[in-house]
Amino acid sequence: MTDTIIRVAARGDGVTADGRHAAFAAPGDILNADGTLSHGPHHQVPPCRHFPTCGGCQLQHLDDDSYAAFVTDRVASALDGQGLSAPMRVPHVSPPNTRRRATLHAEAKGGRIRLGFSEEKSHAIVDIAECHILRPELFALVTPLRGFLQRLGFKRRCDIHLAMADQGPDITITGFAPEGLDAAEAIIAFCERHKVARLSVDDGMGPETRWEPEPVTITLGGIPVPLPPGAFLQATEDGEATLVAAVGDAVGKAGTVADLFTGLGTFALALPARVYAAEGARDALLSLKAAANGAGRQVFAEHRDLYRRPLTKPELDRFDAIVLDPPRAGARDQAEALAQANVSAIAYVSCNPASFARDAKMLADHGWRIDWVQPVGQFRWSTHVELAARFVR
Ligand SMILES: C[S@@+](CC[C@H](N)C(=O)[O-])C[C@H]1O[C@@H](n2cnc3c(N)ncnc32)[C@H](O)[C@@H]1O
Repeated sequence: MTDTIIRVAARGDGVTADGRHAAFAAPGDILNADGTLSHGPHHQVPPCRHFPTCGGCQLQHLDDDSYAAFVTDRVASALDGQGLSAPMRVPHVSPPNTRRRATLHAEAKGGRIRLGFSEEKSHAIVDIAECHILRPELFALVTPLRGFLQRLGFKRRCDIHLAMADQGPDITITGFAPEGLDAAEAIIAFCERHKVARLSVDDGMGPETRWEPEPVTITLGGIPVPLPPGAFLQATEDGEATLVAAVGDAVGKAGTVADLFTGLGTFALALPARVYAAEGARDALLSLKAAANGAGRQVFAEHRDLYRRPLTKPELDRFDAIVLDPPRAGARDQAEALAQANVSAIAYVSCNPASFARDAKMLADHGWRIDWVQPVGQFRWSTHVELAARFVR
């Protein structure tokens, strides 16, 4: 018996019409009776030599059309699981080599430094020799970083967080904090040579910046915002632009907007409105405050834990529209208050279709309707899918 793969499930397996799963299968592939696959028109040759070992990309065997369809299907299936459906916009998928933030893992093994992403469902590190997702400026640091860690006498495991700031690469090393004059000289030499904008180390006491010749910023909504080491950034610039455009479209001409889980103000600074911005990370909030004040923008920023103290209905009712962009867990309590609120539109940005669908159900049960969903694949070739959605009544 043979069977055709009709879709790709949330975890990346191909699935046949009768529910059989096959790893590394694309829609249109044939699953033969002996369990082997015959490739169909949507199977592509994975571009990276580290596929499928490297856990960074699980879906490089899908061509662009079927990967884009997967991104949309992830959101539609999560909604379907809650008995909901919504008009889907054309998905945005970030092109290769556009990822501007990523965490690599490093370990010293057999006198060598291994540096790369983890293997799928494992702590083993893939010592990357190529990468088709990282921005070239960030990938260019990988080989020099191995030599740098060796030079510093690195002997354990650590994480290396890379981000692309306005001034160039921003590196935060967690789990290793080299000391002494030798280390200081090595850091300066490395950063000067590779045009690093900032290097911070964090051995458990918070990030300590060892190199930052000029203050590091990230431009959001046209305004340079001081970038705290390790702060949240949308994963790609084009993904951020897509989400910002969708949020702008969702809130329309709203004069007063609340931006909840605002981070550094990705949406707050892009909206032409008076914005109340709430965020739980104090360093991010202070950065946004300084940037907005400096630019004369009407952003009122509040340090607030929105899980413990979600905005109440009377607070929400003061706004024309609400933007929310919670972490992966979603925003159950905030959605509960929002469900009752008297605002004209809600822009819900999510990095987890499952928690989004759960919160959407709560809103739908109180008369809200999903006007549209914009699926976004910023983590190209991974199963990690994002979205922006507009809710109206
Ligand atoms: C997905 S990020 C979105 C950030 C921002 N909207 C953006 O696009 O850059 C989620 C944000 O929620 C913040 N956060 C996490 N838990 C929180 C809490 N309990 N209360 C308020 N903010 C929280 C994080 O610090 C992070 O900035």
